[in-house]
Amino acid sequence: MAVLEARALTKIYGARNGNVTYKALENFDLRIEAGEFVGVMGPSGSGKTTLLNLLATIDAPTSGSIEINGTDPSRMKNDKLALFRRRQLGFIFQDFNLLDTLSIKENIILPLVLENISNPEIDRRVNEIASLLHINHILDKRTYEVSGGQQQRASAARAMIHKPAILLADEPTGNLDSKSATDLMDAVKDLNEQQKATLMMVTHDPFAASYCSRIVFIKDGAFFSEIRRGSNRQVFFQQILDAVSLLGGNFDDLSPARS
Ligand SMILES: Nc1ncnc2c1ncn2[C@@H]1O[C@H](COP(=O)(O)OP(=O)(O)OP(=O)(O)O)[C@@H](O)[C@H]1O
Repeated sequence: MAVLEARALTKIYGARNGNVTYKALENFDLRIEAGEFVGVMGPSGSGKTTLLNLLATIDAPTSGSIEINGTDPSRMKNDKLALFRRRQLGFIFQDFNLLDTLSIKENIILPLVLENISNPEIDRRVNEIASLLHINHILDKRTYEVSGGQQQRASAARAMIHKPAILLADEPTGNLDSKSATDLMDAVKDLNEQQKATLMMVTHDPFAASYCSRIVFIKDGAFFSEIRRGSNRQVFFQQILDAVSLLGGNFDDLSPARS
């Protein structure tokens, strides 16, 4: 079953109010099945953020359509769209985006508090996800008392606790050292395999990408190629490096030493 289906997505910036227009995405198709972990890679300026913003319903396509769990969010009015985004989507950002006035637990449960879920059920879910992500011992701490890696695992917990249709991650390892990046990707892999989370991750990092089940490469706003992972992550890592060098362009943060 497709959780996300984007058809012929095109995004032209500046089309409405300026003479100068820029086609950041052209006729881009993407289908993500339930339980998949899809990576999106491409050189700087290739349209990855544009694609993510469209799928996240933060921006609207110039043409083309998106369906998430069978619903087209572009047809929704603002209030319904905000609710749709809150319930159906989970987000992990490069810079964690946790609120530093709240504890780690309070951050994680935010999506549930907004939904009026009972306290025992909230506790059950937070304990379940915190043990999966190995952050039980820091639940009462503030964000500034824990490491960047722990903060990012907390933001993964917050992104998943309401069981969204799809979790969208934007460069989640971008601000992490290699040990924390490994811990995060192991945790995300557990979310994918044990909680059957469906994920899409934009990344420049071939190491992080090697955890995906499939990688879609994008160039100049268009689909370029796709590779699928076999059973061996190390082999997939090498295939990713080969695909990246074939793609050309400017890739930040290539880190072949980590595999
Ligand atoms: N709001 C905007 N108005 C005009 N052009 C834009 C806008 N946002 C992005 N662009 C252009 O669209 C193209 C794609 O940008 P996008 O940010 O999607 O690329 P990216 O692949 O995410 O790049 P990076 O890896 O550097 O973040 C770029 O040429 C960019 O300059």
